[in-house]
Amino acid sequence: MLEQNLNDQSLWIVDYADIVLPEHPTGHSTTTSQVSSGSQAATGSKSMSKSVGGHTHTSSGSGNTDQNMFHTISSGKTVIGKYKGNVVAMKKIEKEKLVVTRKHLTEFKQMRDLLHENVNIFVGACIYPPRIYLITAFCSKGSLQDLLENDSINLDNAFKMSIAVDIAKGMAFLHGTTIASHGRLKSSNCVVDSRWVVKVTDYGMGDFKCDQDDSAWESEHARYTDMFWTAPELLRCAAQGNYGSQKGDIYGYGIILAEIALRSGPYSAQSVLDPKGIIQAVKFGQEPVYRPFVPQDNCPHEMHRLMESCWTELADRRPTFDSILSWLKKMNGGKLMSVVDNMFSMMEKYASNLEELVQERTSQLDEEKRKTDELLYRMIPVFVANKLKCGETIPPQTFESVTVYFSDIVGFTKLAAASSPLQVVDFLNDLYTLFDGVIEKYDVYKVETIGDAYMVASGLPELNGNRHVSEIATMALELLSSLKNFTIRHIPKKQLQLRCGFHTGAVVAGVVGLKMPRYCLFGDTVNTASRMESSGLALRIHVSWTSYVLLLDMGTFIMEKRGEVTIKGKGMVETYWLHGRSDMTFDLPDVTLAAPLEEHEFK
Ligand SMILES: Nc1nc2c(ncn2[C@@H]2O[C@H](COP(=O)(O)OP(=O)(O)OP(=O)(O)O)[C@@H](O)[C@H]2O)c(=O)[nH]1
Ligand SMILES: [Mg+2]
Repeated sequence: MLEQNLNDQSLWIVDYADIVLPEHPTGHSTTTSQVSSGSQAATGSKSMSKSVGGHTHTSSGSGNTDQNMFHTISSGKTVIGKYKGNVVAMKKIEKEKLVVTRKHLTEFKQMRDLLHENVNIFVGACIYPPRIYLITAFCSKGSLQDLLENDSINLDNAFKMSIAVDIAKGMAFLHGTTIASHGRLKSSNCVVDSRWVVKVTDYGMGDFKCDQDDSAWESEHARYTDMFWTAPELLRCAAQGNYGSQKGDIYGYGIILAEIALRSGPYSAQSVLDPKGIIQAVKFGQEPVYRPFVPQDNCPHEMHRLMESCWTELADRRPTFDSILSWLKKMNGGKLMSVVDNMFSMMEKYASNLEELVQERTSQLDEEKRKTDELLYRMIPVFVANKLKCGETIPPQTFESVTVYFSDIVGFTKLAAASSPLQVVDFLNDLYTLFDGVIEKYDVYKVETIGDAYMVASGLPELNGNRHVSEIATMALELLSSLKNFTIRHIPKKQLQLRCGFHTGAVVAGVVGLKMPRYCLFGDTVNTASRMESSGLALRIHVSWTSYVLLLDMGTFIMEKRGEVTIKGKGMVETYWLHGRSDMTFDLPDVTLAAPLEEHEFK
């Protein structure tokens, strides 16, 4: 069975002719059989333009489309192609001839069997010289090295922690497989997919990769720079070759942690030595050992300790990836968050913050709306206000029977002349505040105040049968009674001389004006009601005959005939004084305190 599996090359062999390379810079889309597009890889020169150790590097790995992908990998021995509809990274193996051995077959099988979120998928291999390629899934955001050097990407501590977690998870998995160690763990061999998941790549296939043409290195500088992640014991022992060791991987991981903290090559801050000098210093291994310098400010103290423990000189003292994961978990408040988890939690936080914000803003808006509505409803009736808000017009409406009340202050003109404007405003404000408090208890609608005149109606805008007259009558009694507790601030000893009158009849109500619309009442009833007030006496309630008849029916109101009074435009009419109610619980002001007739102005 195993034998059959090993020999089933269809599982991993890739025909180079089946790979489509993205648009060539000259504009031709080509298959590999005719291209020079793989030529960079074919020549196999390892570019020195990478920034390992603080030097520039030209590959950029974000936001790739098929069109520009070819240009995104301009370093190393990797090119991009499309295989069976998927974008793949094709790593050139520098060999002139290749004999596929049983060991290679075993390696291919190992590679195909691996499945972990943080381990890049192995797709297969092209094995016919000179086109020998190892093919892996393409991760669109480039290598970790690309990511760290891209200044336009903001990496906060949580993000950095997630990168460290992703790599450690992938490596812990690899160490538990038959592949056992990576051998070339470095930031260019950690790639970032479109969902920001970091995956280790270029692992395994140690035998297949070995004995490559070493002349491919563009320069000595590049060759030594590539060794920054190699543990000192491996530098000293060339025989470890492409397999590396688990403790060697931990060393490489420590160097990656330094890169993450620095966001640049591991030795970028140590410019005294060139890459060759750095490798020699690391290889030397004497105390104090030569390692990347990471300023304390660049990362949390615990992370510092972790990287130092990873690159400890004595390999046996280095932690395992499992213990690194527990370490990271502790540092992260008991959670192992991957970049994706982190982003989700950030998005969730953001979303719930947004929800809270929206809720807060909505309730602020509701509150403001409530306040403006309240203000509006004080100025015009609710139903009128609502119609006006909807842009509807309000046709005038006839009310067959309503009671209209007027009051004013006898001697107001004199009083106002003897007071400062501010005192008058204070006085009227106090008075109307008192009145507004009283009328709230009744089914009445305050129409308006004009100077010292106060106008109230009942039976509109909502009909209330015949109740309007008793509502107004009782309200008038209570308004009069409220004067007993009222003092004019600047003349406290003076009795306020309120004169009230009301009349019942038909009115037309309508909204007038566009700029400051007002709900107004029109008709003879309004005039008569006003005359009832202006022909009345201070501290008394003057009632028309129509209102009197209705009140009489109710039986509780105490009234007295005043006699015949001349009302302008009406001639002689019979009117009444309202003195109280049989069930009245409040006292009225003493009428002997009323202003003498000569102080009255009659209209
Ligand atoms: N976007 C993207 N870029 C990749 C991928 N794999 C490799 N690369 C890029 O190709 C560059 C060169 O990769 P390689 O040819 O493997 O060279 P290397 O990683 O420096 O060295 P070795 O793997 O040790 O040979 C990397 O630095 C990345 O920028 C991938 O899956 N996606
Ligand atoms: Mg690589």
